[in-house]
Amino acid sequence: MTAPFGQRLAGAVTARGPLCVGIDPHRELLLAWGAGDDLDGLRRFTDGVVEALAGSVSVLKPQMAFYERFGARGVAVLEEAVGHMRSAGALVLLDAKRGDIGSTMAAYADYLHDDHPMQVDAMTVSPYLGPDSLQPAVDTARAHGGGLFVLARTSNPDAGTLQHARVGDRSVAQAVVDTVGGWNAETPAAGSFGVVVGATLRELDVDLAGLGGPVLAPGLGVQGGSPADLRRLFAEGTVVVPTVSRDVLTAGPDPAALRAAAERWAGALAA
Ligand SMILES: O=c1ccn([C@@H]2O[C@H](COP(=O)(O)O)[C@@H](O)[C@H]2O)c(=O)[nH]1
Repeated sequence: MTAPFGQRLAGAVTARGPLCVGIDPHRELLLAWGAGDDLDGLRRFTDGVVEALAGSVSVLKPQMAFYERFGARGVAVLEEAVGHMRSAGALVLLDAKRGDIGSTMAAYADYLHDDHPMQVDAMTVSPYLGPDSLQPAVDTARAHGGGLFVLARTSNPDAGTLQHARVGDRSVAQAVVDTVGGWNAETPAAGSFGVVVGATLRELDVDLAGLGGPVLAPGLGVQGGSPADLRRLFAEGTVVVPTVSRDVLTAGPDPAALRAAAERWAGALAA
């Protein structure tokens, strides 16, 4: 039986540090790597990142959109790479931001199932259809030791347009955080259910005290967020998983340069 994601994440962070590196094969990056904006380039890029980083960072976060660009064969490239990431000891967080009515959500959540050909450790999900719509994913995560990161306060500049809207006496974002906190109620020390909160926020406008799970913090580097922003935004004791994609990936394709870029971020985050 696989240990719950929250425990596995805590172990990985202790052993390897909190940094998550995103695998985002943007067209521009494929070309900059001399890899070509095609299936072969996608494979070379992905394998290059995995070879350089899967043995040292705690979490790798492939961005599904860049694989789906190439159709089923692009997804097959990712499927093969996910196996390599996991056997090298990295946790895999699939960034696909899925969300649908519960019966369909159950099928998306199969990414966390032991029998899935591309089983991952955790995935990002969208709460826009309401908390009940995500319940099947919570159930699958619990049954298979998986984790979920729910979009709460995203890093894009206009995110507040919807996330600041009021539902009763709370913002939508706070309602999301509170819902996720409820899922962690039985395992508050290392919950398997987290939220996404951008490192780009001017101020932390959600209360994370009752979350009991990890915070995935994108928006570092190219989007403007910095390690200092993380320290400013998140109280001591919050389990923050900072994630960086382009700012590390531009260092490739040289594996040593990729590792050095990840180590620079890890060092800056630890400072
Ligand atoms: O609020 C969010 C949620 C997800 N993302 C994703 O993270 C990476 C960020 O890439 P960078 O190159 O480090 O900017 C990307 O895959 C986004 O889709 C986010 O940025 N903000």
